[in-house]
Amino acid sequence: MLPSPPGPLVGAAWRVSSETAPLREVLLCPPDHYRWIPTNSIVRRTLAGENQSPATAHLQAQHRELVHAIEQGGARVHLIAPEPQLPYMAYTRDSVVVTHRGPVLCQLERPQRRGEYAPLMDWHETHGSRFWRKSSTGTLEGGDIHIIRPGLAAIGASGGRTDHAGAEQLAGWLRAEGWEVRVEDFDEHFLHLDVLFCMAAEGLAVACEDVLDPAFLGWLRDHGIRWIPVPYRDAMQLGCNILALGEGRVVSAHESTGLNAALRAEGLEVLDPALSLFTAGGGGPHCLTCPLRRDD
Ligand SMILES: NC(=O)NCCC[C@H](N)C(=O)O
Repeated sequence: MLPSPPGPLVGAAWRVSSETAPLREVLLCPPDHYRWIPTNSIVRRTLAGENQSPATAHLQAQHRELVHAIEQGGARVHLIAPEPQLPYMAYTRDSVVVTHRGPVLCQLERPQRRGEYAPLMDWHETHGSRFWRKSSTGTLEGGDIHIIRPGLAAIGASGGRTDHAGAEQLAGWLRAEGWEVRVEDFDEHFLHLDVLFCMAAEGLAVACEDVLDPAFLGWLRDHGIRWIPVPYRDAMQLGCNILALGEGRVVSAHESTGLNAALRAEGLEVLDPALSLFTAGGGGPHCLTCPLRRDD
């Protein structure tokens, strides 16, 4: 079935029909109150080695590099004001995901992050955008949601962050629009599906073959998507966690040297800000960004 045509626009025209279409506007949050707290296996490993969170000035410098890379890639960056009680607000991917019909409010699982819904709702209201849907059962986090292309999506359901109830609710809303949606189980050790898989460009993904179910890889192949393999060790340093800008550009962490070389070998322009302080907390360029508007 073909996806249904776009509905009437309400408020700000935040629309994303594909993770690889040219990115025009994106929401980030400065890391002024960021610190490492033990919410996932990656940051727990970091904290086991270093018990001090990085200095705010260092975090801000890396975050500014990310903002510059995205602007250099042609997108407009909006910044939401960080709140002191929400250290992980910088990972704007997780609390809201923008679809072809507009923003969907997610339902974060970790108590330390649940409050993020409030500033995000206020921000969208201030910018005249109405939520298309609000997650209201189970849990749903944006890092598990992949709008692969118009009419095709994958939602990770590890049970740790996004659970089956939350994933199936969003899947149902998209399926009612004529979309094909795959709900993909994986182990919660890996936090979000975007730690293991991200789109780089139309028809090209990056994927941790060591971990992903062969059935998922087969499903990608059947839908005409090939991938650059990323080894387990690199994936756990957020080596798969990239942001496609469209028009042959991609943002990938400077530290992901092997992947960046492979992306360049594919003919992509790689913008590579240093992001080690954020990847040590469990999130890279994909997690630190919430695309608001991409071209159709
Ligand atoms: N989409 C993502 O993978 N987001 C990263 C979130 C990391 C954050 N430290 C968390 O545990 O929620």
